[in-house]
Amino acid sequence: MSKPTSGDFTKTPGWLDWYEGPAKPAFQVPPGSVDAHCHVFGPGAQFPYAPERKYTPCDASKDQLFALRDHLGFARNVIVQATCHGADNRALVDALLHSEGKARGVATVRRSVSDAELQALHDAGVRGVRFNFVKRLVDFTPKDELMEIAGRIAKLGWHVVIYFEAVDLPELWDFFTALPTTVVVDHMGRPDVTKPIDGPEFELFLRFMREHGNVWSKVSCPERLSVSGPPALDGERNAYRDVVPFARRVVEEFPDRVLWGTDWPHPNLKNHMPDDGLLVDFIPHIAPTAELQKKLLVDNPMRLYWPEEVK
Ligand SMILES: O=C(O)c1cc(C(=O)O)oc(=O)c1
Repeated sequence: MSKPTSGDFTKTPGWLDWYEGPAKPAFQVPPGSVDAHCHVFGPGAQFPYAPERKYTPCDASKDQLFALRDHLGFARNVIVQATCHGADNRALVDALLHSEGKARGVATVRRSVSDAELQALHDAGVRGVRFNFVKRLVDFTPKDELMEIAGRIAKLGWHVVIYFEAVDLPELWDFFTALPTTVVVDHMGRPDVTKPIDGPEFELFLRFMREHGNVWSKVSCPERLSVSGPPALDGERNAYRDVVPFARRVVEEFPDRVLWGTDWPHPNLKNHMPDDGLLVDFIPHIAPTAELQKKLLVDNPMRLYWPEEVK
């Protein structure tokens, strides 16, 4: 893979580029596995970053993503629109169209999107929209606008992906539980893993899933959530131990509503960039049986993103 650039853009100071030359995972993912959370960035020279973005990344192209997919042993990707592209989904659509059917997408749209534009996104392989509530990443969008979008995309059979911090769940609860579609939570709702797993904050998240059968969770991003480490670097195959009990609890309690993704190219990490090969070795720690692994990596993402292939 070639060295990351950013076109004519200047990367955010302190930006960490994705890891070059990842290890071969020791854990072999089951055939047909889906990396259900990853992004493309630009390249900026071809697909400029959005004026309203909160960070400027290094480029991370579709070809680099597809090379990583093959290297890690995955069969497919779900590419999630990154906030640095705002509601300009061109880089995402370009990646989907060049994936030979091996990628589906989650877009970001505004209220002004036309039905024809939604249909074009659908034809390219988009199956969801992302609503982001993380304040360092996006400006506030009124909830009535989001609910209107949710109502429109529900008719296409799409779902809503939500990204928020654990402390904000109480305030967002009524909105989330009123959404008319399947709802997929990014990165387990970002629990504070220094708090007890059976404390009120994580319990609220579990209750959110328990009481609402339409809510799914990505058990991804231990590299963001971990405080103790050790990082997935230098051959470490037992990384981010403080995140394991949280993710494993979600996988074991809701085995049919969990997804896993690399989160490549890992935007906004501050203290290290994981080796994606070693990150894959996190999976058997949170999904310890072959049955749980197949649901997490194959059955669940296929049901959500390629339902026409699941009978
Ligand atoms: O925590 C983050 O910084 C982050 C950012 C984005 C994005 O900018 O889209 O996506 C993610 O999944 C995570």
